[in-house]
Amino acid sequence: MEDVRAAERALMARVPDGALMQRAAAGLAAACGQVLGKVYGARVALLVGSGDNGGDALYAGARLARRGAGVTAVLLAPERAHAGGLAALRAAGGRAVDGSGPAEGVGGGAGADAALGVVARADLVVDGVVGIGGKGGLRPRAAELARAAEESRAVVVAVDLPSGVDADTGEVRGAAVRADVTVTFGACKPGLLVDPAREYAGALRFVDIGLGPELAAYDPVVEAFQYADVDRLLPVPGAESDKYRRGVVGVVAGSARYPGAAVLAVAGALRGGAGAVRYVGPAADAVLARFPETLVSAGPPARAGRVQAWAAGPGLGDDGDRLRDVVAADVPVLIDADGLRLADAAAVRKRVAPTLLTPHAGEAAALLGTSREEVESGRLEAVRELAGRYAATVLLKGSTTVVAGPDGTGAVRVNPTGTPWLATAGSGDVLSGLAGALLAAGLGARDAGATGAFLHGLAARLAADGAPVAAQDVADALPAAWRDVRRG
Ligand SMILES: NC(=O)C1=CN([C@@H]2O[C@H](COP(=O)(O)OP(=O)(O)OC[C@H]3O[C@@H](n4cnc5c(N)ncnc54)[C@H](O)[C@@H]3O)[C@@H](O)[C@H]2O)[C@@H](O)CC1
Ligand SMILES: [K+]
Repeated sequence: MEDVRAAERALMARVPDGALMQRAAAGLAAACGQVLGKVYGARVALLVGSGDNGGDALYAGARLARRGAGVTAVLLAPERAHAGGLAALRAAGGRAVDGSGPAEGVGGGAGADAALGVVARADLVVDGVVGIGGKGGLRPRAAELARAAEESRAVVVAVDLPSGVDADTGEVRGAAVRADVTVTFGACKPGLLVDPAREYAGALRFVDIGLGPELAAYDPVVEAFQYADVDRLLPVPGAESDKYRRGVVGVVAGSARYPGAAVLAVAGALRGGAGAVRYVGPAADAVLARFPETLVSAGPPARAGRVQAWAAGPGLGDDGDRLRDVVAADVPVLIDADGLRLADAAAVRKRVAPTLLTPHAGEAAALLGTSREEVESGRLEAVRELAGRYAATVLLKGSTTVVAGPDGTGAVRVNPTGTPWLATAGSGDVLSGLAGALLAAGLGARDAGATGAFLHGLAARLAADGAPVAAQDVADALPAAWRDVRRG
């Protein structure tokens, strides 16, 4: 968050005192009004911490009070609450209660604890406990109030970010507010795009407080592809193209035991925009039965004929020889699934042509020597760490798929199209073939990974449409996903 803070400092030096907070509060109040539908008569509880995040909540509360809402601020640290914001709230007819703990000398329970009662009766709870100045999870009292908000029937709107989540990494190490809506100011915080924090943030609303020009001086830490970004990268054949110029992708996947992985990887590759797909391995009969357009060969990859990229690993079993051939090739290579276990890290690091590794959290954990939970709770850190170790581009699959480039510089790409329906056997094999074909068509490894993940997620959404999908359905929906992107 250092870049956002620095941009804020630069902008604050140029605008009148308090102007940014007023912009933030105006946007926040407008979002709260939309969530409520009817502001007049609504009961609003503000959870107010000791920093400017609480100040935003108080000024927004004042605006809502002026529109006829009954607004009560629950002050977690009454003596350190934002003075100007508190005065504005009171002047607008709002009130404040000491929320630092249950009232002295009275027994527990919501009835005796005025602050818990305010939250329990609210239609809207505004979380202004901490923003980008927060460190670690919520402290016990804030956690108690956050739980009360979650259990109440109130809509929860987080100010800037849900208090307790890490704005830089998306980690949630302790208790945190679960918001229905997060109203974020100036710049979308990287953590809000990445699970687990993304789950806590609910729907994201962005309020422009004029940071754009100041932020332009900084490289983003995280970026999310939009339709237009993908559209620009899709390999579309020109009049001069033939199948070789469009690129040939070689698929090294499947075994006698797992022929299905080969079929699914080829299914993805055929829809990835390459001119031809060459399959190398023992599942050629199964592949040809489903896709007669595939070029097959039974020998080692090194003697299979020219390809512009390899996609290797799904269902490979313990066939280390075929994988070694691929790692030694001088064209871009994608390594997935069994291939990740078989690949020699030193050999991968030595490669000159681009390498794209596509582990899921379990595979990434095995490569990093840590637990799956650790990877899932800190995806950005895990993907950067793996990319550094292998000097390769890494696409970490999961509830939020992220792609990091080999040198640790450049933004991590976060895929916005994922869907839980993709958590189905074989869907990763389809992605391997698809991203491999994009490499063969000439995309760089980071672009091939991000474009592949985008199309794959979109295809799953289109295929699922609210019902379970099989991996083959995802492959079949890829052309529809392409058309969707090309139409914008
Ligand atoms: N700086 C700016 O230009 C603007 C900042 N704005 C708001 O200001 C926020 C940042 O404000 P601050 O820097 O004052 O910091 P915060 O309000 O995010 O929180 C810092 C305060 O919380 C305490 N704290 C830290 N971790 C805690 C924890 N786990 N539990 C309880 N208390 C904890 C600290 O002691 C400190 O007093 C932004 O997120 C945004 O909401 C907006 O008003 C827009 C303009
Ligand atoms: K907050």
